[in-house]
Amino acid sequence: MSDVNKVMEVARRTAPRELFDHNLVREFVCDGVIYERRPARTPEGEVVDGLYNAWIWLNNPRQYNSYTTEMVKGVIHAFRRASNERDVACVVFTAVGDKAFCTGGNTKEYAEYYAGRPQEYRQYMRLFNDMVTSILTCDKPVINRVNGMRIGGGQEIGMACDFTIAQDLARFGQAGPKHGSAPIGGATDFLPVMMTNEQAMWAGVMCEPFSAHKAYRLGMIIDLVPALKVDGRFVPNPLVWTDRMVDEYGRFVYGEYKTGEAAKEAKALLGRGEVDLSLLDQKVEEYCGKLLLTFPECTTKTIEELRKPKLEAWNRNKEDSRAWLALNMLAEAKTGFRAFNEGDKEIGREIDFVALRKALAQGAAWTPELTEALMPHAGKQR
Ligand SMILES: CC(C)(COP(=O)(O)OP(=O)(O)OC[C@H]1O[C@@H](n2cnc3c(N)ncnc32)[C@H](O)[C@@H]1OP(=O)(O)O)[C@@H](O)C(=O)NCCC(=O)NCCSC(=O)C1=CCCCC1=O
Repeated sequence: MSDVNKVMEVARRTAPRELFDHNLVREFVCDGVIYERRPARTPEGEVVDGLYNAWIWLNNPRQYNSYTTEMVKGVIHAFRRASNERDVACVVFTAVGDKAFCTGGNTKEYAEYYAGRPQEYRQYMRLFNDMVTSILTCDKPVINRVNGMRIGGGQEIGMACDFTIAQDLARFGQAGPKHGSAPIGGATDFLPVMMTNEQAMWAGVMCEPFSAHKAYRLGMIIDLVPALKVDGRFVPNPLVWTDRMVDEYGRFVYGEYKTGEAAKEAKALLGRGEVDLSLLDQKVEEYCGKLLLTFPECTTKTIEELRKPKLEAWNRNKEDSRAWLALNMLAEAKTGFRAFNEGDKEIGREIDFVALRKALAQGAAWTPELTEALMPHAGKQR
């Protein structure tokens, strides 16, 4: 072991009298994003005096931790702060509660403010792009602690992180083409880097949610832990197959959702249990502890290099994506996000895709009447 006192004595003698502040703004206050400095720990769990990990929390659980415009600003500031704080070793990006890490952009804002206002959405997309870039260029390793579902833009900011550790009830997936958007806030750049192109194609287009175990099987997350406690014992997510890799025909079943009787039984078990994220926290601390025991600059350089496939794709496309998404607020996004916002479980939250395709096949124009007629509540008494 080194002589810690001697090391600190060198630090005292060589450190400048006053350290410069490299932040653009001293403090940014936003209720929707919490910045927490948690004492760093060794892999054995011992607290390390004077070193921290920055835990950045999305705090909008009522709306599944979707990010509002203010929250996007908050995330950018938080990542810049974590980069600049000299005593911060790792960043943990997570969210409040056990339902959702993040389900993307706030559909209420999208439907009630941005719909029909491409110039406003263009400005929003500058912030969104900066948020993704702030994660991909963070000077510290970033762990995404997936406390619950990671959907749409939530999946995009999650995939921008360097590592993902999930509680195994979490669902992953895109939302775009079902809700009037294209998943070009990072998903089309990152998915093909993190799984095969064929799987990325299906995930990006179809928006079918997939399980944490499937994400683990595909190699897009580094670890997962059980979160369901039944009769005091942790059990793996009962909704998916975890005890075998393939079915009798050799097709993958590990991580696929159960159907029929098996699904019914699984739901009953789920109903008897309670969600406990203590193993998730333990696992995240363990990974932070391992990362602590490395040379900081060598680790940063390694991460910067390994981020390049994601970052290069992102940089190549992000400005075009911004322009396209802004104009799309005049047509499909305006309609799709309004449908989600104005619909509900009973009448549905998606438009009638067949009716739209039939109308477009006849050369219909995107008039306000077309949008109204496509709403799930159109023609229904409210
Ligand atoms: C599939 C869902 C994520 C979860 O479905 P379910 O479990 O059935 O829960 P819900 O009843 O739908 O939701 C619970 C309440 O949370 C509200 N909620 C959920 N997501 C959002 C959101 N993103 N914004 C605002 N509020 C949200 C929901 O309304 C419910 O509250 P209520 O009061 O109504 O009971 C499902 O919720 C879902 O599909 N959510 C929307 C996902 C989505 O479309 N996200 C936006 C994708 S687009 C995006 O993120 C983009 C990023 C940048 C680039 C451009 C872009 O499009």
